[in-house]
Amino acid sequence: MLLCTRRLPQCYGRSYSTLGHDPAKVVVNVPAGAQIYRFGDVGSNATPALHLKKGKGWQIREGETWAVIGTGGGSGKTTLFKTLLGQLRISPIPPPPHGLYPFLATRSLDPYQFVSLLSFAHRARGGSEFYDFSARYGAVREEDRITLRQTMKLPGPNEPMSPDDERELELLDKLGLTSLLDLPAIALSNGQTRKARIVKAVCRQPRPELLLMDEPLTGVDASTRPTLTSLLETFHTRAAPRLLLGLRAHDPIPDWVSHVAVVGDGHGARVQTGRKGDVPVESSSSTTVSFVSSSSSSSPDSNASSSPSRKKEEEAGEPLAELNDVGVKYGDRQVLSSITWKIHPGSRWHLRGSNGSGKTTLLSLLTGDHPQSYSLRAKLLLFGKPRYQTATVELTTKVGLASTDVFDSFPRRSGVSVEDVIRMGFTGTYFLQRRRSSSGEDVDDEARAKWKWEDERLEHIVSHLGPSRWDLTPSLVPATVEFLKRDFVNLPQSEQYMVLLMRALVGRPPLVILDEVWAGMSEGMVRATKAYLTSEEGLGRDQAAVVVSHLVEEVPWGSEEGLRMFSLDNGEGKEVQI
Ligand SMILES: Nc1ncnc2c1ncn2[C@@H]1O[C@H](COP(=O)(O)OP(=O)(O)OP(=O)(O)O)[C@@H](O)[C@H]1O
Repeated sequence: MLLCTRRLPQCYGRSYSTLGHDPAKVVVNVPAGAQIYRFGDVGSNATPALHLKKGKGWQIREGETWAVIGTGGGSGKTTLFKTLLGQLRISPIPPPPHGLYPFLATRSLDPYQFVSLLSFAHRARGGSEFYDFSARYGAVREEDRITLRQTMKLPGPNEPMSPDDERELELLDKLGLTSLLDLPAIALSNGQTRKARIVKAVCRQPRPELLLMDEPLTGVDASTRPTLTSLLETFHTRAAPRLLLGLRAHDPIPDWVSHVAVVGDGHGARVQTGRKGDVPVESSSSTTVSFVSSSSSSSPDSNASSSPSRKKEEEAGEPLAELNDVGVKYGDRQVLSSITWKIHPGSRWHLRGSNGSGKTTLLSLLTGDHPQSYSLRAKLLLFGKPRYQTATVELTTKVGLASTDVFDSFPRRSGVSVEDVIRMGFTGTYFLQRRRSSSGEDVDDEARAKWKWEDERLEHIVSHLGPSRWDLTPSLVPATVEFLKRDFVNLPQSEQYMVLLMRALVGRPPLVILDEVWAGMSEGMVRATKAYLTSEEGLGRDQAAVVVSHLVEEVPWGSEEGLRMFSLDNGEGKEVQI
């Protein structure tokens, strides 16, 4: 047990001054020059997963506020968090008797119980099988019926409440979740779920003494961000619980963060620690952190013209999707009302709205996933036809979808390669339809031409959105062939997001829907995606795109490129001027 916090008899009598200060005031103590290894990686040839600078240690002291910033795809940040959870080996070991967590050791508290991680990384819902996320659009399964109140272990409305329950309810109220307490937890939107999980993590009993919180603000709407940020600050200053935040290189660092640990990516990456402002926060390619302006076409690949006639061009084609006075209701809960919207070929839409305003529900009508899309008949036309007249596979082929829901529910099976996952995009399915004959003998010309096109598209998409475009340090860029062979399940989360984006785009579908795909990506990946989507070869004039993001900077286009905005407010939607 490396965390080494219990006082060992042989350590008794050793002075607390081994660290040069009161150990009760040291939260984390990683020894100077520490190297971090995966268990099993031993011997002189083993490469550390991470390392500190020679002669430099990492101490977090009581009263300081730290953020761990991942500058690559984010796998370095995850590795550092895992290290703090005791899942990797630190060499040399944090010195006994106080070990990695002196503040816990002086109170004989077990770090396995009092240090925890709140991460929004993929949590398998259906194991290696596809979990049908459309279950949350109404027909909730019996096993999913558990309410938010039950998940939070809160008493019923007329039952007595403890002070802890009251605190929890107060936090839920501040984050606008009280009215959702008696809904099935699965019905909550992504942002609502995130907020509920944050409240649950800080109110858990026994309360953690140190909570590692990875990217708590991602996916949270702009209007709740200040409330959530100030709540996080209050938790930390009251040590209820102390927080260690995980951020991406391009996330804004809250004012109250005093120190940063900047982690690179890949095996052997360096951890640089110090006061905020003293440690440069740079992506692996050493470029400074900057977004390509949403209204600029400065990406090298960009051919997108700022032609004023662009809007006219769009209106020329028949709408790909058409909603006329559409409403969606669950029981007496009206989630969407009177939505009228036409999406034409070539149009670029930013769909925006606060958490729970109905964005995902609206998109599920466009994809035909929503059960109520069948009964809308002529009020919802997809590619000119009502939903019930269209085969599902026709829609999954014509609508390229990448979203948090797809990410969360995508089956993770070993043996399914990156190439397999991207190729699934040709039909938008979750399994790969193997080609009938690899020799090509009993195959007609049409099928052969289709295969050729698919192979070319695969190559095209990987060369434009693959690792060579992510601003990785050159030594970390795998060869394309090797990347395509990798098991999808073993990729870091940010790379899985990229592969699912490639799956959505590979078939050149007429309608592309990207719902918060940037949330899980590194800065280099966001940049590559923007460069590609703003280029003519990335997204053609015959294709339409709808993107959802809480950050305007993440939207690839500006009004000059014909971007239009559809805004949802409490289920009511309309086009607004940018
Ligand atoms: N089965 C259901 N029963 C009742 N309400 C539901 C159900 N499913 C969804 N809702 C509610 O519908 C609203 C819209 O959810 P939706 O997921 O569309 O929001 P969103 O705009 O995508 O939010 P976010 O930005 O957090 O992803 C939410 O308030 C949600 O709680």
